[in-house]
Amino acid sequence: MAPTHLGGPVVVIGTGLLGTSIGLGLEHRGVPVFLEDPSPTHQAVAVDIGAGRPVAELEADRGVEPQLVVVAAPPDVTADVVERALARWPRAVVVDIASVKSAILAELRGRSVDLSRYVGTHPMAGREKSGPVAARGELFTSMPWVVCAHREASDDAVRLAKALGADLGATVVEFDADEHDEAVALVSHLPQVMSSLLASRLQGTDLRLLSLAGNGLRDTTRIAASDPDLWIQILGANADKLVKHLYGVREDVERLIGTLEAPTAPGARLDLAQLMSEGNAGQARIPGKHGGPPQAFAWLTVLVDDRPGQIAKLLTEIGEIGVNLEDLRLDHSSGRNVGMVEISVLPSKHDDLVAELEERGWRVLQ
Ligand SMILES: NC(=O)C1=CN([C@@H]2O[C@H](COP(=O)(O)OP(=O)(O)OC[C@H]3O[C@@H](n4cnc5c(N)ncnc54)[C@H](O)[C@@H]3O)[C@@H](O)[C@H]2O)C=CC1
Ligand SMILES: O=C(O)C(=O)Cc1ccc(O)cc1
Repeated sequence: MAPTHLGGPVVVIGTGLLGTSIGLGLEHRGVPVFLEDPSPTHQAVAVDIGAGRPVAELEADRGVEPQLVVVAAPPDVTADVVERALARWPRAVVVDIASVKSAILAELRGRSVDLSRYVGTHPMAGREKSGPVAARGELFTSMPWVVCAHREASDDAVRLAKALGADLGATVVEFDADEHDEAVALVSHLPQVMSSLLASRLQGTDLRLLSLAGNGLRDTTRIAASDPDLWIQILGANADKLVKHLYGVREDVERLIGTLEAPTAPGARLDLAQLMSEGNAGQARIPGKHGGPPQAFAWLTVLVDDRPGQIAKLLTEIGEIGVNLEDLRLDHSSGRNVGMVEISVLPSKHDDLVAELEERGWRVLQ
């Protein structure tokens, strides 16, 4: 079947981080977007940064219905907002993007709504920030976008739901709602609670101890900065699936405590080696950035003078060299006026990039 592209108009209800990012991405592709949010400030900011026009402008055009309505509201109110959108635009397809899927589908099944025009979806991309100011039109590029086709959904509705993800540059994957919730309990909700539990240990600690923090702590606690209002809704709606993983974590933590309470006992070192190698084995199973097989990227570090424009210059030159960046981290060497830009690239590009950068006068550490 030929891929569908959206022609619009598309209405986005909820102009926070995700809704505004969707609006920006679609407008960038030339799809007309109309926005609505109960917060006049969020709506105005989304309009101001170019994510679309107020929905009142669409409604002023009598008889014009959106092709697609995207509900990007918090999970708790998503079913209500979907129900209202289906009634308000009786020919439009309505999708939501909430992080949990079974509870919302079950809520909608309990109401008399036209489920043939509804499809649940979930972009597996976001940030630890919320609100329209944090929005990015390219947020979804190459990230998975789950489409949960259910038995009542029409082919047309499923086609438009997939077109939304594809038009935003995401990789569309199909899961049923229950399978989706099973998956996100492991790959999204467990990481969130582990990160929050870890970061909560840092409260009230001596700042002198924290001054030694390196990337290990930053990597493992980044998402602990996520919005509590959103996450209490997500965790509450998928509690039964998440708690099964936490039983496993509890068992492993109890085992580890037992080992560390007697670290010289026979077998203790073997237990620790096993813990580490089990972690290595799990980590190696995480797919590459584009959903492909696990891929080890090669890292290099470039030292840049702490002056405005240096990082932009470096990135421009890497673009000129023709190497695609897979990941980028910035760090400062404390006490010295030097920044460290850590770059990951495909291993096959590493040596050439190092040579080219050195030739252009950059100081590269490998
Ligand atoms: N934050 C993330 O990284 C991701 C979030 N999601 C899902 O996207 C949805 C939106 O999340 P964010 O954009 O992060 O949150 P956000 O807090 O940035 O934005 C939510 C927006 O919904 C509005 N809103 C509140 N009540 C509403 C209602 N009754 N009707 C319409 N709009 C309402 C708020 O005013 C706000 O502008 C959630 O369902 C979340 O589960 C999905 C993938 C990633
Ligand atoms: O910031 C990150 O790395 C995330 O993974 C964000 C995120 C948050 C909630 C979702 O439902 C999906 C993705």
